[in-house]
Amino acid sequence: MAHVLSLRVLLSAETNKSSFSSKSLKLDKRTKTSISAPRKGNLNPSHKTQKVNLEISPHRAVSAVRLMRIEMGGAFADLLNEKGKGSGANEMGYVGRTLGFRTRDLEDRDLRLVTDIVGGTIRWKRYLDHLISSLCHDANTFTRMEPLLLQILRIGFYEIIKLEMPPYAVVDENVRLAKVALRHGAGNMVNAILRKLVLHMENSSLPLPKLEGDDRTQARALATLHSHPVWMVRRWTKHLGQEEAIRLMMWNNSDPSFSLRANSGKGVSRADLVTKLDVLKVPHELSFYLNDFVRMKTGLQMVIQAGLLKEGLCSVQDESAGLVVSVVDPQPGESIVDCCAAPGGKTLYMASLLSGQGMVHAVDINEGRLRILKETAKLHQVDGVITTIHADIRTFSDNNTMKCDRVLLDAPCSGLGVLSKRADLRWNRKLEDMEQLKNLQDELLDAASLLVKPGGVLVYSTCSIDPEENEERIAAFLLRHPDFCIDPIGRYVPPDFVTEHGFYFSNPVKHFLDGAFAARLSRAI
Ligand SMILES: C[S@@+](CC[C@H](N)C(=O)[O-])C[C@H]1O[C@@H](n2cnc3c(N)ncnc32)[C@H](O)[C@@H]1O
Repeated sequence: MAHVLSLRVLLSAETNKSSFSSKSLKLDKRTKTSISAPRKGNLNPSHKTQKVNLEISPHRAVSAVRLMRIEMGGAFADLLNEKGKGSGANEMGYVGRTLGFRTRDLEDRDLRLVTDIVGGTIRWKRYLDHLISSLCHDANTFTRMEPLLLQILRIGFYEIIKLEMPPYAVVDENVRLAKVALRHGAGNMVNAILRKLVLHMENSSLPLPKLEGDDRTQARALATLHSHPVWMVRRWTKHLGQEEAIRLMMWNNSDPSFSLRANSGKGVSRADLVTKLDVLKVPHELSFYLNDFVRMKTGLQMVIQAGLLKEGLCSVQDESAGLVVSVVDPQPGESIVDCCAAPGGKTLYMASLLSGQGMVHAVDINEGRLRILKETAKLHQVDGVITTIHADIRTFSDNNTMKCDRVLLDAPCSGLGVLSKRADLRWNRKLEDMEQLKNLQDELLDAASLLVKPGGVLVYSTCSIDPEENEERIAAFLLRHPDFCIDPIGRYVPPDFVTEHGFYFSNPVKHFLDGAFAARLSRAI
């Protein structure tokens, strides 16, 4: 189970630096329904028998229930599935409990569709809801729509507009799902609204906002057209300009690609990994930037099912995160503190570069995630050079005289650089979070700096593209700590990633990687 967990957390945490707060999925009124105990009156009583309904397409039933779970319960918007626990097989149980019937089991193709539909429907939620509400009979119909009905409509709209599935088949299938899972009238409503959509599609007359008017109006239009929160659009338009902001949103809405890191700590070379991928017929290409990394657009399910992660042969790690480790540049024999280490993506990579000599002290406030790090370190055979410390780095550094060669602070952040992988993050993140995060980042930087020995190096990194969490934090830190100065990172990463101030920045739009930032600071001797 450890590998499943670690994989989930690796993806979500490596990509989601949101762990500064508990998952605060704010529910609107429409979502306050239990999904495991469906409401009486909502469902046809005959469904309580949990029969297998062969007429309902499994991927739609599972997608609808998974979307309900994510929106109501804050479940992960998993980009991955694995057969077994927490996966498709298990999800049929949720379908049974929520809808009152099961469908036939999911095949691999269904599972891929579920991943696609769930991820896409979440990403495109604002856009889809705009269209659904525009095509409803009146405004109240949309605002009062029951949660499951709304999910079924979102799925239908997504399938027709974005997946370009044959429209009338989509209408029929979703109508059937609404009738069986809810009631006859719900099916009629799905039928009417989806048919209106098909007509608009045929006449190229989708009721979408035009990009015109003042800045605010344009931001709202862009937010709908590219399905992002308005505050993000306004922020990016201000920082990047409208054209670049649009490109960024298009990237966030595209299918994410993944990278694998061959686990050299266990003696697995990239060539070994490539051989395995060739056998599995998983299309891949070598990373341009990192020797141990391989990039892939599809086929992650096959890698998982073949057990490559479970056996510790490789890890899922974005190259943008790998390049942060290049900025740290760990050398055999050194002592390193990883201040916010769990679930361990960077710790494990740094440990694998120590060739068995030196130590990475992995500190994290979250005990569960730290446990995952420890288990993965064993699996990857780098546990000999990792010690885990369960602590708040702020109290740890206050009460400890430890001084190390290198200190990495991979800070909790907004995760605005990884929205392509974390489909739901854009809807969970609020503008107010930014202020809170900046204060936390300043405190953590102050704490981390206490652990750097004279002449040592402090690396601050985030998976955010927001200057307030990146350059501005460093500028403020340097004012508070004149004994530190910027060590330009040109020697450690390809020139393309070096900013004018000597920082590392991976720009999704330019590099086709997750967004990430790192500053390397040296402490005076
Ligand atoms: C961005 S994630 C780290 C990802 C990790 N570096 C990796 O590469 O897998 C941020 C981590 O900071 C931890 N964290 C947040 N506040 C902390 C604190 N005050 N002290 C130590 N760890 C903290 C969270 O528990 C979370 O695991």
